[in-house]
Amino acid sequence: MDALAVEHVSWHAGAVPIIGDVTLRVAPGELVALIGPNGAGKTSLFNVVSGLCRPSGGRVLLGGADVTRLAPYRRARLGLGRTFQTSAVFASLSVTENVALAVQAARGGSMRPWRRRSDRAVEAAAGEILERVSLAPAKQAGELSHGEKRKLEIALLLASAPKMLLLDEPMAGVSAEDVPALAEVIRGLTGEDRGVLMVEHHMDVVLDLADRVAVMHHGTLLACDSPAAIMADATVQEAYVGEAL
Ligand SMILES: Nc1ncnc2c1ncn2[C@@H]1O[C@H](COP(=O)(O)OP(=O)(O)OP(=O)(O)O)[C@@H](O)[C@H]1O
Repeated sequence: MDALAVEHVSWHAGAVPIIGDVTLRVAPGELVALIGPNGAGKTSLFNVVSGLCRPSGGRVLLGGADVTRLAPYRRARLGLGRTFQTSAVFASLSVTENVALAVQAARGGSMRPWRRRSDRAVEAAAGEILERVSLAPAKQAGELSHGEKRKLEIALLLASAPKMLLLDEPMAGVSAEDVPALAEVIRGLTGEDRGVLMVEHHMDVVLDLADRVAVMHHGTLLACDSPAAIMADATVQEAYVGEAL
C-alpha cells in the first residue's frame, strides 16, 4: 500500500490550468524529492495533497484511503504532516515547551497550557522526539538558527506520528554549516515506514537523500526515477536550460 498516491491530478486556479494529469506514488519508507523550475507547480501539488486546494480532476490517497474530498485537518488525522516555507514556532517558549504543546495537542486536542510538573509522559515524549532531531531542549525557540528552527518544525510534526510527510524546501535559508545535520535528520524521517515527499532546490541534498526524484515542469510530471537516471535524462536537462540542476 502506498503511503501517498496522487492519481491523474489536475488543478485549475479559476480558469487557469496549473497542474495537469500528475500521477505520483510514495511508498512507505521512501523519500521522493520533487524538483522543477520556479512556477512548475510544486507548491500547488502540495496544496492539493494537503487539502488546501481541491483538484479539478483525479484522486489523492493516503495509505490507500481516498482523501480527495477531505479537509486538511482530517487528512492530518489520517497521518499527513506538512511543513511550510516559513517558520511557525512559539518564539518565547523553549524548544521542549514547543514540542510538548504539540504532543499534548496530538494526544487529546486539549488547549489547556502544558504544565511542567503535571505531565511527565508528555515531557518524556517531547524529549524522545528532540533526541531524534538532535536538538537541545532548553534553548528558547526564538534564539535558534534557521537550521535548528527547521529541526524544531520537524519535531512538531513528529508529535502526531505522521505516516506521510510533505517537506517544503527544508534547506531554505539554512546556512551551509547546518545543512549536513539537517540532512541527517531528514534521512531518519523515513524510519517506521514513513513516506516523505520533499520539495528542495539544493540538488546536492536531493541527490544525497532521495530514493527517487520527481521532476515537474509547466504543471506536469516530466519524469520520476532514481537520482542517477534523472541526472542522465535529456528531457530533464532541457527543462532546466539556463538553470542550475
Ligand atoms: N491561486 C493561484 N492563482 C493563479 N495562479 C496561481 C495560483 N497559484 C499558483 N499559481 C501559478 O501557478 C504556477 C505554479 O505555481 P507554484 O507555486 O505551484 O510553483 P512552484 O513550482 O512551487 O514554484 P516555486 O519553486 O517558485 O515555489 C505559477 O505560475 C503560479 O503563478
